[in-house]
Amino acid sequence: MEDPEPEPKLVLVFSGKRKSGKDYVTDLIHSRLGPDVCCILRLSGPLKQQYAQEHGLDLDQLLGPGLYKEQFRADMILWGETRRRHDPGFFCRLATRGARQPVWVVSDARRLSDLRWFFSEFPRQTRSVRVQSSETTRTQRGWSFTTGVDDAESECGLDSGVEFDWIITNEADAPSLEEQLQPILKLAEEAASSSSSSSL
Ligand SMILES: Nc1ncnc2c1ncn2[C@@H]1O[C@H](COP(=O)(O)OP(=O)(O)OP(=O)(O)O)[C@@H](O)[C@H]1O
Ligand SMILES: C[C@@](O)(CCOP(=O)(O)O)CC(=O)O
Repeated sequence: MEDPEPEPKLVLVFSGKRKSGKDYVTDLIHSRLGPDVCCILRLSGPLKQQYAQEHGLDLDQLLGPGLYKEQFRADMILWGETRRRHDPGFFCRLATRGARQPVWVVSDARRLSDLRWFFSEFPRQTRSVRVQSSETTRTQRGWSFTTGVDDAESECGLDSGVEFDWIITNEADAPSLEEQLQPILKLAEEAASSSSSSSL
């Protein structure tokens, strides 16, 4: 029989609006902690994989930061919501399958059901982090308001009702990301080096 999968010691669940810099910030954490300690899990990963396959699309471009994915975003949201309606944890389970590092960084929570799934599966280990940027900065990074996307649950589902453990302001005139991420990196290093998986 296969060994049961080890539980993570820390699960950092990130959310933020389009072009707030979720990938940028989580990539920075990953590069600081290294691939043995930390993995990045994208809830949109299995969604995009399946969607690309069914629609004959370029998965690498769907996963990247460019404009390509934006032409499919509204339809991908609806497509994913059909699956979530039957099983809200569907993409969370797929995205976490096989993850073995002690620190999991989930880069793209969007809905209360995503957060609830992690808090219910890993109540002691889960922490929530919001990445925020002004609309001006997001626009400079390529964002423009799209009806049906920016006013829908995918973008607004965590606007209220959550007390985030940390809020990271990803702006040129904010304290550096290095500085803002210090407490998170410290907790991650402690969690990774602790011998017990049962407490942080
Ligand atoms: N602090 C930063 N310094 C320089 N470039 C940044 C910074 N934050 C984000 N960017 C750039 O802005 C763009 C959007 O960032 P990113 O892809 O991380 O956002 P996101 O929140 O993951 O967006 P989306 O959900 O729309 O894909 C990327 O090209 C990224 O490299
Ligand atoms: C379809 C969707 O997963 C796209 C996410 O794309 P991205 O994380 O912004 O690259 C958004 C959603 O699930 O609501």
